[in-house]
Amino acid sequence: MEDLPDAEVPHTDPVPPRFHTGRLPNSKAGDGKPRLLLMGQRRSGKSSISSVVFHKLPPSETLYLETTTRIKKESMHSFMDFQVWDFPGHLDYFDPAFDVDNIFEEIGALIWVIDAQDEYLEAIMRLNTTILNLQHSYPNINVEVFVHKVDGLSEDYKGDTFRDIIQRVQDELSDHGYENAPVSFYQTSIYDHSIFEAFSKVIQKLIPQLPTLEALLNSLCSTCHIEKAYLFDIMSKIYIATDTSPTDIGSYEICSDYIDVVIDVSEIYGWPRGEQNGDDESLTETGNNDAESLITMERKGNNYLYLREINKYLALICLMGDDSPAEKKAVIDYNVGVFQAALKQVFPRAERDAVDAPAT
Ligand SMILES: Nc1nc2c(ncn2[C@@H]2O[C@H](COP(=O)(O)OP(=O)(O)OP(=O)(O)O)[C@@H](O)[C@H]2O)c(=O)[nH]1
Repeated sequence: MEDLPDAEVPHTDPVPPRFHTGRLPNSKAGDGKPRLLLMGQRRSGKSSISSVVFHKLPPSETLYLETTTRIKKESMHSFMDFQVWDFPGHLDYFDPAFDVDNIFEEIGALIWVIDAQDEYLEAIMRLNTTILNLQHSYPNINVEVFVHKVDGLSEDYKGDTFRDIIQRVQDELSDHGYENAPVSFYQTSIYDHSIFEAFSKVIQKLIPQLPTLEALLNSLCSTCHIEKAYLFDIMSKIYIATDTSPTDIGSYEICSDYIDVVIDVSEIYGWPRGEQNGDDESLTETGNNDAESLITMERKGNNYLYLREINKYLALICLMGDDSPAEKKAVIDYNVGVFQAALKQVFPRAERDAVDAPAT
């Protein structure tokens, strides 16, 4: 992970004409990295979200985060490179002083954070204005609305607030004839797994290979009688794909907790990995050599878990149900090996990086 220079704002150049670039979110034009823009009112929780998900900051320490005064840009290096831009809450991005194209051109998703514990009408008004402005110039941008800080709300109030926010946004959009605008809503909190789940869904929309990944995971699950399989980005604990059987937050939580344990232990006793140790040659081995991959099996409650590192960015975690995977280990290992080889073709970059370039 690397800090990019903060933007000097506002920009005073004349505003160039606005148009949709027609590029895929992760197109290689410009700097080539899809952007996730974090926007919303002051104190809604934008910097906290970015710090907890991408920097492993303990949620309670977000209490001490200072208010963001400039656009904070960070570059994330993982199975795919992307940027996260954290915007100060008070800015009006459509003010002619801003270079709107520079902000929205390479965007993968706009994440709009609404503090559900606070008065949210103004936040919705700004969100609606933003969506309507975007619909003119960039109609394909995914707008992801995080109804955030829901941890402090009762179940009933949480549901009512969520529905109310969706209704208000949808009413405004249909009044302007944009019923089908790509806007999605999530209930999130940094104090549980919901923020990682929401981010997983946001990131998955930016992966053109997602249908292929799902098909590969489906096939792995049916061949090895796996209940549920997740492909995790190890460092952020975002899952980039899962098989198409129904997903419940419980199974995601088990897998995510398990990743934490395994990663903590392997960081103490295992090989160097990831961003902190990007130029270590042994990463090549880890990425390509089955014998060096980490494989664990564990019984958690009624479930056996199977974890295997796929490359330096990704780990496969499978919920095996109450059938011990030890009995079918050979079949699972073989099929996961096939899956790993297929993944190399889907994400050649992850493998190439492990060989060619140090992560920065
Ligand atoms: N209860 C609760 N508090 C949260 C959550 N996320 C963030 N907070 C708190 O909200 C406060 C504001 O968080 P920030 O991340 O600084 O908000 P911001 O949107 O970046 O604020 P600006 O930089 O001023 O735009 C902090 O005290 C966080 O601890 C959450 O999920 N639940």
